[in-house]
Amino acid sequence: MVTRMMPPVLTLESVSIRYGDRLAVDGLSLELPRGEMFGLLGPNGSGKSSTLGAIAGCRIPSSGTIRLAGIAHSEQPTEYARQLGFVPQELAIYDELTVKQNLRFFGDLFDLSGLELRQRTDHLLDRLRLLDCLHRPVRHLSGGMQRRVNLAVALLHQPALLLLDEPTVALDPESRECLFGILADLRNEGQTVLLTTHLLDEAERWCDRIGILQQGRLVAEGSPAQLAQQMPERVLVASLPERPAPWVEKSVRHLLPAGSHLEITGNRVRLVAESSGDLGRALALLLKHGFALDRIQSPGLSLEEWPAVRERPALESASAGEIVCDAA
Ligand SMILES: Nc1ncnc2c1ncn2[C@@H]1O[C@H](COP(=O)(O)OP(=O)(O)OP(=O)(O)O)[C@@H](O)[C@H]1O
Repeated sequence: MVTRMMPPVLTLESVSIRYGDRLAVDGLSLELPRGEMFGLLGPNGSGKSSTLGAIAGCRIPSSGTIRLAGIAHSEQPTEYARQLGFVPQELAIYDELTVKQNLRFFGDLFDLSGLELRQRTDHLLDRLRLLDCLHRPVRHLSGGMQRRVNLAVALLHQPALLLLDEPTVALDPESRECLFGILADLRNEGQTVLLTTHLLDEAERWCDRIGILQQGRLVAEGSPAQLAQQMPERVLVASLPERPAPWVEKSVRHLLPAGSHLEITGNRVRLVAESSGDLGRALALLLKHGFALDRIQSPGLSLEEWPAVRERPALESASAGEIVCDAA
């Protein structure tokens, strides 16, 4: 539920962050409207944490401006902090305290007390599926629950922006699903969410908009559908009902077009080529050599492959499903 007519909750204008000579973030501009879930993606070292640190007010950008609900951190740091709920990568709660004690402690920091604190706590415990563990020390909870307690703490003071740094790292698939389900519910109620991840699949599934950072620069930005349209179809994933004999696999690898590569993990095959034409030729080769492929998909590129595409704008592009099998 994105309300585009309202002023943006978060605005970054030409933000750069330096560590000595190293330019970690290079002229980043971004606007987040109310009720949007935005995923900032990028491989390790691309500048995600530096960006989040600056938005959280922990790091002063070398240049550019950041405004949260119209407020600049440098002008009104306390009011800025009130607009922000931050869930860092490392847990930022007291693991020897119970869930309830943590919520009380952090509620105090935001001058919440009495009936207001109780109502807010009850609401969050219910929404974040934490009612059963109210009196348990945080250290006795599962990783997923601990992450949800940290989320409850960040939401206590009803911030305009919820900021999460790699919220699903080290979580099992069920806990990831649960956490993103909660974030999606919050977003549907108007909460603005900005999170970092290095998992494209995760961002594509849950985020309204995605920004891809490469070496500190925003190289792509848009809805998952818009980003998919910008990606030439050079990758193909399929499953193998049975693995071909090692000698067949080896000889096929030798025959693949230059720049193509084939990964086989368990019964999953992933084929990456330099162009859609090469992808078609490589696919034809696999079929000719008896690879029985099931459920062929063309899922787009992974983050690691994205810069290679950006650097080769002249690459052939093809629409989804356009895979030509005419090679001999
Ligand atoms: N305190 C620091 N001093 C010097 N260089 C730093 C510092 N923090 C980060 N960097 C450098 O800045 C660049 C961006 O780092 P940053 O941690 O923001 O990236 P990231 O995308 O969050 O990476 P990761 O996913 O590994 O956390 C990297 O080259 C990193 O080595």
